[in-house]
Amino acid sequence: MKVVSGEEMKNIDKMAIDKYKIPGVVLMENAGLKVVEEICKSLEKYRNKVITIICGAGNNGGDGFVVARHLKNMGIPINLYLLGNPANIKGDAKINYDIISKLNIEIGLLTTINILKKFSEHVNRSSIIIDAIFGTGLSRPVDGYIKQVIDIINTSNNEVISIDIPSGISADDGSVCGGAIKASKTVVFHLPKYGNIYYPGKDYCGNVLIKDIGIPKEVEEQFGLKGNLITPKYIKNKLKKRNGDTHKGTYGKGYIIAGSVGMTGAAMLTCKGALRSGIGILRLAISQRLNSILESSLTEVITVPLSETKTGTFSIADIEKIIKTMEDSNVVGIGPGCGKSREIEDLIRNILERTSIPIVIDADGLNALARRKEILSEIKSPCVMTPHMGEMARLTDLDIEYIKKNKIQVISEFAKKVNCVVVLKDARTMVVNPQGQVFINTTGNPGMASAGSGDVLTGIITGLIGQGLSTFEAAVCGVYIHGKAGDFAAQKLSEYSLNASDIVNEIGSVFKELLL
Ligand SMILES: NC(=O)C1=CN([C@@H]2O[C@H](COP(=O)(O)OP(=O)(O)OC[C@H]3O[C@@H](n4cnc5c(N)ncnc54)[C@H](O)[C@@H]3O)[C@@H](O)[C@H]2O)[C@@H](O)CC1
Ligand SMILES: [K+]
Repeated sequence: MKVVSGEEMKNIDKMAIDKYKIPGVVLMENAGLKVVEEICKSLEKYRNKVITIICGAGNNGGDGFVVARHLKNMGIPINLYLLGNPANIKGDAKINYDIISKLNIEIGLLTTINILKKFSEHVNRSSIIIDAIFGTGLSRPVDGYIKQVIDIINTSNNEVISIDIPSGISADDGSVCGGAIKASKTVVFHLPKYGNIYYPGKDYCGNVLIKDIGIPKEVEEQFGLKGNLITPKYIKNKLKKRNGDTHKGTYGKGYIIAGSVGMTGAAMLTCKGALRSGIGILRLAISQRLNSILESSLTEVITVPLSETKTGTFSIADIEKIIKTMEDSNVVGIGPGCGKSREIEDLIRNILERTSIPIVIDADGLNALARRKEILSEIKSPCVMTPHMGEMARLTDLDIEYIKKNKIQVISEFAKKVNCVVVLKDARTMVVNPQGQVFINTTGNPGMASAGSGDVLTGIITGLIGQGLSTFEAAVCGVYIHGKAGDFAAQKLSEYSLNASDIVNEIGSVFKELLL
């Protein structure tokens, strides 16, 4: 499913109206009716049926007028408020405002401070509040009087249904612009907006319900929209049921370079992530001192013990052994827990110069690239990089705040420049390919923000590439599976108690569900 910015949605609406000749007022009517449907579902549980609707002067407010008219027709008692100047209401919203004005409905003008007391009483005496103040047209931070209105709604403890997006949330990045409505549910039209998906916007939306309002699918297809939500359907399409007539070689040979003294767990978790994702054969290059630990704990892995530096990190001295033992692999995963040293940088440079095997680079692998940026242009392999915000900042020399504000642009430019698939790990992890396609993941939870979680993801993506998925497909499937496994683990243990090993333990349940 596509995800759009406010501007993209406006263009889709405009094309549906101008080129496909669907009158805007029809779309608005459909939008209002979809909200009424949701109100009716909620209203069943209240004895007091009074509903308060607050409309802005734009088209979001227009949707609110449609809702008011239908509720009135249904005999449901309403309070209707306009937060804005009636003289500013135009187009389809004006048509609906004019209809409302002819009906026996009182419209409270929320333009003077005196009315706030009455408004507050109405809000507190209502069952449900309908937020039709601002939608995708929010153009500046809310302040002063409007903020007071939002605060009254938020402190009322009522059920709040937002139309399209909670008023005050940016449709483009989910940020709170001065203040925002905290909704119980949000009825979203046609496609989710980034603000319905990204945090903190998502937390303000409550339950997100995406509703068709009659815009033909082919309209959006004409815009080359870059944003996609990762859906189970996409993942199911990529994961094939296994044929009976196969052997371990069918499912790939992976090669992991991870861990160092003090970071044994990183190697372990990466390997377990790959094994649970179905890789046929897995080798682990590991420093000599750690070999016996890993041999005893990773029963299924073939270890390649290597010489090490004084501090127990990989040494460049054994580069030929690495290249030789790596040769027949069809995927390499490098970086988790490798430590920061000049030798790691040299090791990565050598590997990237001399191999064209698909490679997943994470953690200290990325830190090495950030310190030696000239290596970035030498990557010959199909490659996935899995930075978190801090690593992304180091790789691009941009500050984290700037990246957060311009996520899609920054990652897309970087992915194109280095010709790699980039997985930006965040509360909403995003996968971008050099062609600029963006896939946003919605599985996962805050319990996964703990040490080792990223190592498991590197393992999963490595495991999937080993089994024949492209780097992009493996990254998209990998982030979904990883998040879903985290969600299953959190259901069992709580977000507080979730550890990276618990994610590993739930990978199997995710595959079971996907392959049903
Ligand atoms: N034909 C269409 O375009 C359709 C639009 N729809 C609705 O229309 C919405 C978008 O409508 P609009 O583009 O008119 O925009 P909005 O209704 O979201 O808001 C625009 C109005 O709010 C004012 N405004 C923006 N930020 C403000 C702030 N911080 N403080 C005070 N005033 C502020 C603007 O000056 C303008 O008057 C969608 O979210 C959706 O709910 C739906 O009815 C479906 C059809
Ligand atoms: K709204």
